Amino acid sequence: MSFVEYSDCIQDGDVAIVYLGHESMTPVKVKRGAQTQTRYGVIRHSTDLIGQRYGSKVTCSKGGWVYVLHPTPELWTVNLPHRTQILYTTDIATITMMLELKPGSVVCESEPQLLKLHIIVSVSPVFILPVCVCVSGTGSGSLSHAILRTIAPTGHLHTVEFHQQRSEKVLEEFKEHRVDHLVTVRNQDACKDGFGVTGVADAVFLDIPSPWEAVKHAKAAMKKHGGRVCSFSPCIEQVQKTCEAFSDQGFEEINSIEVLLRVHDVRTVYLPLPDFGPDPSVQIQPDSTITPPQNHASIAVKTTIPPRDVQGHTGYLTFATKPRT
Ligand SMILES: C[S@@+](CC[C@H](N)C(=O)[O-])C[C@H]1O[C@@H](n2cnc3c(N)ncnc32)[C@H](O)[C@@H]1O
Repeated sequence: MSFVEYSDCIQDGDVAIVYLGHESMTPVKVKRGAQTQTRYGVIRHSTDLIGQRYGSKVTCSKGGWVYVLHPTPELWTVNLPHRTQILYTTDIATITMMLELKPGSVVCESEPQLLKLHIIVSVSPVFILPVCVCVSGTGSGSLSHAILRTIAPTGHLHTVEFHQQRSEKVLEEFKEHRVDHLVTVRNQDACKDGFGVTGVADAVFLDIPSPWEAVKHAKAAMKKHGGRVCSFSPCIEQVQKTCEAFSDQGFEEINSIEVLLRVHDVRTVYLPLPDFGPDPSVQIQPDSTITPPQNHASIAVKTTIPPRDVQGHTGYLTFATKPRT
């Protein structure tokens, strides 16, 4: 098992996701001889997990069952131990695309006004290039796992976290998830000391309280031929300062967007059938017994209703391009 490669069967040392229900999952470190307690009873790792196929239904000691899933960055995001606020998949998907991290050619266009998102995507045949990404701060590693899966097998992630225990814990997790060969974790202040690399990054991502202080270091870390940068901030005042810093440092195509998820409700609605009157092509005999049209006939139609208000502000994503120098 690795977060960047799929394996068929569960092995000793893997991290598996035990799925108990839609709202209930838990990551489990598989260890020969170990047991995991669930509300459906005990799972014995040696007999119930090791050697079973990922996706199998496993019966627990009380007779209830669970599914055992292969880990993915998306499942990790909803199951990881929180040490900080984290980024979720809606923002992560947009960041991955807008930073052009996917192997192959991805062309993105977004409108320059805040809060509007219009993206045109075209994908050319896939080829794999070495990609180098810098991130600060690492936090709980939610975004990092998605980046690692995207840039594997030839890319590299340089991630900076100034909180020592957080940087140690995330490195431990990268090792357990067998992605540590793709990532360098640095315990330093990105605003004072930068990313520890110069002229190597294709993309830089900032998720820190004062990103504007790290913009000059982001520029220094990026390749001479340019690249993409993104900063995540919950408050609009942070966005304004960051945009100014990008502009001062010569970045172009500066755009801020907010990505909101709208879950549509499926409803059955009844639409009235229009009454166009009698059909003029049909000759009605005076003594005919044709039934007159129903005035209030209607048909049932399935439709979706968007929510009136969309809650769930996470933050603004500000993207910019470093031009070739
Ligand atoms: C909100 S969390 C990042 C969450 C991360 N994007 C994720 O998805 O899990 C912000 C992290 O940045 C770190 N941080 C704040 N300022 C920093 C700085 N100047 N240099 C490095 N790390 C910093 C904090 O310690 C914290 O762990």
